[in-house]
Amino acid sequence: MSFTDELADVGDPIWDAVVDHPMVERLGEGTLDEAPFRYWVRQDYVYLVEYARVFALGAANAPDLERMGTFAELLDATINTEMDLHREYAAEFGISEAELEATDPSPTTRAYTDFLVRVAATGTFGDLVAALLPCMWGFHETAVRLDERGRPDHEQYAAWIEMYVGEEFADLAEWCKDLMDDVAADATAAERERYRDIFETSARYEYRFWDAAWREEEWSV
Ligand SMILES: Cc1ncc(CN)c(N)n1
Repeated sequence: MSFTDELADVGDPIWDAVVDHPMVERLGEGTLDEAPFRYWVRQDYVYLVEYARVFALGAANAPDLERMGTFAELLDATINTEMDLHREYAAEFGISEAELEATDPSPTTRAYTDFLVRVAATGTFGDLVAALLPCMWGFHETAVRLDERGRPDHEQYAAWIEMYVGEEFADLAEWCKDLMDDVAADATAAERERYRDIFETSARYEYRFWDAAWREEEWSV
């Protein structure tokens, strides 16, 4: 049994909860109000900036040139391709680039991205991979599960599923799982336990990120 097979026991119930959350369930059915989705699009833009920072830290901490190069490519792809696509996608919901840039992180976005960046900046390379894995694996799993229920009539929601179920994101999820397995193969039992905890925290934040959008969460004061 690989280490990521063990992590699947932690992740699976969380991905199940994600697809059963009303925000995601309605996205999959095409019945989701656009207001919480617009909120999600804006918060995800903020998230992607910090996510890119994790790739930069991954390149800085990578133990060999090959992995350093892959993290550098992911940084480039996120900043120069995924964020362009995100801006185009946001425009379809009437959200301008200026509005994306002016978005303040919600409490959950702040907490999740601070967690990711803290682990990436102060932890080991294995800690960083464990923190990143739910972002790649969880999104792909969510899209796969929604796709199994059938594509919605809503054009943009169907495009969301199509993007994350597609080959590029499937390959990214596999790459990150292989990387986790490689790192875990040389780790002590205590390190693997720590990777499991970090993975679980990130996966829980993935759920909270959808829930915050559903509630259009704001700071209380
Ligand atoms: C919150 C979140 N998690 C993961 C992904 C996939 N890159 C994303 N765009 N947003």
